[in-house]
Amino acid sequence: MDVSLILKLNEEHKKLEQAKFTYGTAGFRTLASTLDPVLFRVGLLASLRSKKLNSKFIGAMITASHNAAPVKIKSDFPKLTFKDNGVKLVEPLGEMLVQTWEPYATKLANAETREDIVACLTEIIETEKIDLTKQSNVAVARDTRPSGEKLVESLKDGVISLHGNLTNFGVLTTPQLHYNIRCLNTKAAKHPYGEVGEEHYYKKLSDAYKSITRGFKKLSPLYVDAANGVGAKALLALAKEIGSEYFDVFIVNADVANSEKLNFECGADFVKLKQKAPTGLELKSGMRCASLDGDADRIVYYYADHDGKFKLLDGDKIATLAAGFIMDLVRKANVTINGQPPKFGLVQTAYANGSSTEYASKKMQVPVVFTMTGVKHLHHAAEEFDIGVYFEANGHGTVLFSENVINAFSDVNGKTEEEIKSLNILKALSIVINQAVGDALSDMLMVELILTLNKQSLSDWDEAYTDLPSRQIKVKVSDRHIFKPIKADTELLEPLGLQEKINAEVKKYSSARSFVRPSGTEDVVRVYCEAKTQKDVDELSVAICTLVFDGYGGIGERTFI
Ligand SMILES: CC(=O)N[C@H]1[C@@H](OP(=O)(O)O)O[C@H](CO)[C@@H](O)[C@@H]1O
Ligand SMILES: [Mg+2]
Repeated sequence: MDVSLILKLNEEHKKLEQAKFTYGTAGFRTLASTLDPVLFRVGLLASLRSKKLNSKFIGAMITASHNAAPVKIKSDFPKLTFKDNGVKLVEPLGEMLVQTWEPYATKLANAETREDIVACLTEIIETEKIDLTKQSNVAVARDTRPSGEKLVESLKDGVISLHGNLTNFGVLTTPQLHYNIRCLNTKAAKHPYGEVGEEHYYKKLSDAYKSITRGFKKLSPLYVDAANGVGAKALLALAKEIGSEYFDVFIVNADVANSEKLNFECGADFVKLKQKAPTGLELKSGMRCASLDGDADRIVYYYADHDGKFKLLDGDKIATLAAGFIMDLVRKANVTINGQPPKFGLVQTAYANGSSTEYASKKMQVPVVFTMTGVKHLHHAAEEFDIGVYFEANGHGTVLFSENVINAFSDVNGKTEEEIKSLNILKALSIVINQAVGDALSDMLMVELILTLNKQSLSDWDEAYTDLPSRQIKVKVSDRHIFKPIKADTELLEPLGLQEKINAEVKKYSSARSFVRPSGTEDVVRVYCEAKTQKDVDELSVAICTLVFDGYGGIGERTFI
């Protein structure tokens, strides 16, 4: 280890004494102005991770996803989200950083002195038995936040300190970086994932989409709210590649140059939480609409019914649509692995609407697994299946296909013409659907493909089941770390006694459910409630928020709904 080089470059990225950082649900996420030393250290860690994995490419994505810029505007929304940039690391096949390395990330980011940094690096090298003579390869991308450009430089110094190589992909969506990383690391594999680069990503998705929708009636235009983020640019390029004979799209909220507009009163998170159309999109009956988040890894659909009422098709609806369609094709094509039907499963979190779980498990007879919040948890659980569908209610998710099942899709031996047709659709789906990570653009094409083949409108799709009324509310408290969730986030172990109080409130309503957990990405506690009627949900939500606010250090306004 070239300690003198590390110490020299560290001088340019000094940490403020009081700053504390945690590698949470989605990596480090905090005020951009405090992130410079964190990025330097993440560069060091990414280099070590690459060396540990025989020089495989490790990705670093600089983004704060759905979080807005920290500007003071009338609404409460941006004031609650002062975490305006962040970074997360990507493993060689596009997964999130392996969990055993998260404590290293936190420890390194918090090291106070230069001696602490060296001691921490030495500890990681020794514990992980890292051969420092190995080359390290790190690739970085960022979303459209202006602070990102400088943070790339901080990361670069970290990588250089361990004599590593840094590839800078510039501005990309988060899933495009994951895609590139998977491509880079599978170049020499039996089944390379694809060619590195934005244009190849668009072409791969577009070719697969067109191969299946060719000859079908084109759907009416899709209005996409791009949250004034990187998704605007990417969707424009994707739509151009697909061509208007196949896909009509109108992109709104595409003002990437004004960073204070990013995710402000628009985007997938806003639409999901507020259950209304974003600013900048005048929703009328008959329109098909969708919203992306700031780094384009989430998507939700919506429309207005005949009475003009806002109707949301969230991640749960996307998951059940995909699961139903794929299961049907697997049956029609008679797909087997060693004589058995492929193992099929749906992965959800506690935020999934109870109706979706019931529909999937009872009506569709799909095994449903629950994990903690955060895609990394869902992704790993989905890998246990041959076909694992995973979605968070907020619209973040994908469908994973095992190597065995992908091989089975290509096995046309003894298959009828009808069966081969279904196999071809499955094959194309496995290409359209990003296997590295949940991807708003790829998920959008999956949905569009299914609706095209099924000849379904958004309201037809919505008919499968009716969501139970629900609310998700952010409560600001002085210290959210006192809330310790257990049982896949459905209960609280601490503060002692709070869970009993929540249970007592929930008991007052029929078919009700509520849970409280600290956010891993924002400085808030999230309260979720669900019940049979909107009135019940509203009452229950106020009761639970009041419990949290009054009993456990509530800050700011005491209005919850
Ligand atoms: C309720 C909710 O939507 N939580 C989101 C949010 O995490 P929190 O830990 O709840 O802040 O951001 C994560 C990263 O994008 C996402 O994986 C997760 O689902
Ligand atoms: Mg995101």
